[in-house]
Amino acid sequence: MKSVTDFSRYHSEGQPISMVTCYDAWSARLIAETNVDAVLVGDSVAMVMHGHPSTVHATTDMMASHTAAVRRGIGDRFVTTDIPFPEHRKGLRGAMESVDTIMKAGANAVKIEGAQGHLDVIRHIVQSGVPVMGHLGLTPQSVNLMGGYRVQGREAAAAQQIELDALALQEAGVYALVLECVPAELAARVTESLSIPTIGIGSGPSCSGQILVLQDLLGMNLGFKPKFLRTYAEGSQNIMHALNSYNEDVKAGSFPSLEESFHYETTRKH
Ligand SMILES: Nc1nc(=O)c2c([nH]1)NC[C@@H]1CN(c3ccc(C(=O)N[C@@H](CCC(=O)O)C(=O)O)cc3)CN21
Ligand SMILES: CC(C)C(=O)C(=O)O
Ligand SMILES: [Mg+2]
Repeated sequence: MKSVTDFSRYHSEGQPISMVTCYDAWSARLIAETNVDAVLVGDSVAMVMHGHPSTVHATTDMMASHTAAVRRGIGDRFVTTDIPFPEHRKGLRGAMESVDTIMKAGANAVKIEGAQGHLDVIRHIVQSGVPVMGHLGLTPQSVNLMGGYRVQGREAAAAQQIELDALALQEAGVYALVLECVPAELAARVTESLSIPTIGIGSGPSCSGQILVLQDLLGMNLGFKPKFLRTYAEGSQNIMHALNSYNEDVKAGSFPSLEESFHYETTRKH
């Protein structure tokens, strides 16, 4: 995908949308060679790449730095970047400063968690010419309020609030909506009720698209295996095996070989 209009086009054509997170130029170059539709510079970067205990530790400068790196590697593919906690709760001016920094770093759009209390901010950002993606259900920036990473919307009242928030976000102008860790039946109902596409993570097969954290799907995130995750590679095992092989070769003196060394021009012929 190259533009925000591709989201509505895929959706109207009934074509599922595949997204992954991307934090750096190296993985961006790899993703750009694949058929994955679009990337998210997620604030999960604070946990996955910086080792913080939650996404609350992401900052606008952190998101901008990773967005710029992704842009250098991803070509013209569509990039959405998370607005980090609590920029969208600082009023229009505070929110716009974060949006400004992130868009100038190279994003095509921003994603904002939640709806209640900042629908006006989301509407203002869209009216400013910046596509906004919504995010409901498990909103990790609220981990301290939720008391952990739990499925959201299991009770009738919570499910109804998510359905109402989804409609309010669509009304505010979001181009797509992430549904994170809600029951599959609720995700299906929300998807059915909207004209914009839903992008699911841990929310079942009825969403209009799916997103996973790149390191999770590559099996590179040691010990992280929630129910919703399917791993498509043995990333950690492969990497650790390669590193141990390298270590062995160095200790055995078998790396580097003479062929992997530079020589005087005269000796190269012999
Ligand atoms: N690397 C990474 N991947 C993610 O998907 C991710 C992050 N980090 N950080 C922010 C949030 C946290 N996420 C999580 C973390 C744990 C569960 C989890 O353990 N879920 C339980 C279900 C618990 C319940 O039943 O309520 C599971 O078994 O899947 C879910 C989402 C998703 N997000
Ligand atoms: C998992 C996606 C939806 C996200 O918000 C992130 O990676 O930060
Ligand atoms: Mg996020």
